[in-house]
Amino acid sequence: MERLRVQEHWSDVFGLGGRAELERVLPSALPSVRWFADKAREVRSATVQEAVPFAHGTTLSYLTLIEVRFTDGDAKTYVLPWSFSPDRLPGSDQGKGPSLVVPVEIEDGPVPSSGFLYDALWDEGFVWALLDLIESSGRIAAHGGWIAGSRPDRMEGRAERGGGIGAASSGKRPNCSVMAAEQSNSSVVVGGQRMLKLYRQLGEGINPELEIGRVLTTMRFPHSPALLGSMEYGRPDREPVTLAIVQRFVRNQGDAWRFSLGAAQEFFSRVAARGLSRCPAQFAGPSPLDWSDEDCPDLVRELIGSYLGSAERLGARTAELHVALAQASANVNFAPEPATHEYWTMRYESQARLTERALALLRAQSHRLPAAVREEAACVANLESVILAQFRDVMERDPAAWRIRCHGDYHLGQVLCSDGDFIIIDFEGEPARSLAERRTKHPAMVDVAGLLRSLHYVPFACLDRMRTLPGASESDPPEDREAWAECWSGWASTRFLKAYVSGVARQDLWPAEQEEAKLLLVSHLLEKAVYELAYELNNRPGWVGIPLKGILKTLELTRR
Ligand SMILES: Nc1ncnc2c1ncn2[C@@H]1O[C@H](COP(=O)(O)OP(=O)(O)O)[C@@H](O)[C@H]1O
Ligand SMILES: O=P(O)(O)O[C@H]1O[C@H](CO)[C@@H](O[C@H]2O[C@H](CO)[C@@H](O)[C@H](O)[C@H]2O)[C@H](O)[C@H]1O
Repeated sequence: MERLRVQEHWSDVFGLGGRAELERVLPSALPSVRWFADKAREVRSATVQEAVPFAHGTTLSYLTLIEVRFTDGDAKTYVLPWSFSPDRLPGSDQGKGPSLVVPVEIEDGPVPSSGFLYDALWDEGFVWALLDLIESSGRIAAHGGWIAGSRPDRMEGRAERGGGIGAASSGKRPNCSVMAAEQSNSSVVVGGQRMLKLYRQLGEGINPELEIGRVLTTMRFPHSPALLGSMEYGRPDREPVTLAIVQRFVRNQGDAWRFSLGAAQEFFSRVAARGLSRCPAQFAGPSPLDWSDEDCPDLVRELIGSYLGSAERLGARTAELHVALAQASANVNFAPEPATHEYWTMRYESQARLTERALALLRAQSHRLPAAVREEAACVANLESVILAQFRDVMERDPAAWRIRCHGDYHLGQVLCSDGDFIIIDFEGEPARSLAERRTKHPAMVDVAGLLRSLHYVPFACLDRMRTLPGASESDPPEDREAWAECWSGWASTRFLKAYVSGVARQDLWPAEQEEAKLLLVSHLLEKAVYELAYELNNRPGWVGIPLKGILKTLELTRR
């Protein structure tokens, strides 16, 4: 890691005269951190747009907004908070610690010395400074605007139990711990009660997670974490930009993705323990549109076990979420709107762009794919016109549907298992899309398709894990494993969908006509699977087979 050289004091790099030094080292430092979402692009420059001091104790931290430019495409703004330590980094004694650390050499200070600038989320003093700003609805002046905290629960919604966000008045402050599972953003758990989430990439305007969190908290929706506060960057005559939120920490036993993988593994173990190798045709999962599970063979019920009930509960919770979002109709950004021909045309254009990009990527990478998926890859690569025809069909038929605010990035990893129930988190939408796109209203089927695709991923990801786990012999997957995988996912999907459709029945969120439901579901499932194809090609080529199968299986539904 390159060293920063400063003349007198480490904070010189945040002054207008000293920023060039920080801007020099950032292009090589950024690609190594988890939340930096542009690792595949070449960074041309990183410019400090804002460096806002946060005083705490006898020291300062700085919240910087960095505009990153690339050799191609649009620039992005990232959020980087900094603290300084002359010696030890927080967390280093437990083998943890900040992933962004820049060594600093202080050349002409009273005594030449050195130290480190590091990600200030690891500095409890800084975290409390943020929480105090939010708690007090305070404001700090910045170069081009201001940073302001606010607490929605003061104005509306549920009153908080057990003190404020920062509990500043109570004297003793609980511990802060940075979440190990850093993803697109970074979160700190405060005293096991609250969670501060700092967004790493800034867009123009409010983050949907804050917008949806406010609405669900006001209506006391019980299956998502309560929003406790937020911090925004304001500029004259511009929409405030969300920097961070505070939400209630949900005590949980892991996410529904892990839980479902465990259930699928048990299913495969039961199949193996009974010596079942071939999966009889009548065990194959039904079409996701035949949501009567009366035909589910008893043996399949036994093999899948209690997960069928879990899928049903998840369907019911998803329906409750959509009903709540549709009911927030007094808010113009949430009021349901009918899908017009213009809407379907806009959707088609976006689906066509997505498909062209994903299939071009597939063709370009086909020689590098695992041998086992090459045949399916070649088949899908030739299906562009068939896929586009499916999307075009929806545009031309112009089906009636209500558009509402949705989760937008709904999959099993966005659901926490909490004491036998499910809590839905991360309402940010797909991070790769613009904030305006993520705030667009869609038919609720967008989220349903996301979850159904996730239920299809589970048994295949499980098989992949069982193949690669050391000592896998005990739970060796059965011969006919792909058919068993489809059996698990088909019946779990049926249970999920049945509960979902009955949960939204009175809200008009699901098409009454079976043919229309089928047309829309196929198109939504297909779009999600095409998105996943591009995602896997870019991130996990070993899993490309799962969305490839998803695309082929979905197209097959159109022939039934
Ligand atoms: N309110 C919460 N309570 C408990 N854990 C949470 C909460 N929100 C998120 N998490 C945990 O943090 C992880 C990352 O959160 P998420 O909101 O998905 O972040 P990102 O936007 O970075 O993807 C989740 O997978 C979950 O384990
Ligand atoms: O990081 P995000 O939660 O925003 O979502 C991205 O990564 C997900 C993987 O972590 C990816 O989801 C895909 O894989 C999941 C299993 O790992 C599976 O449950 C989902 O159904 C599947 O889409 C998601 O697509 C991507 O946007």
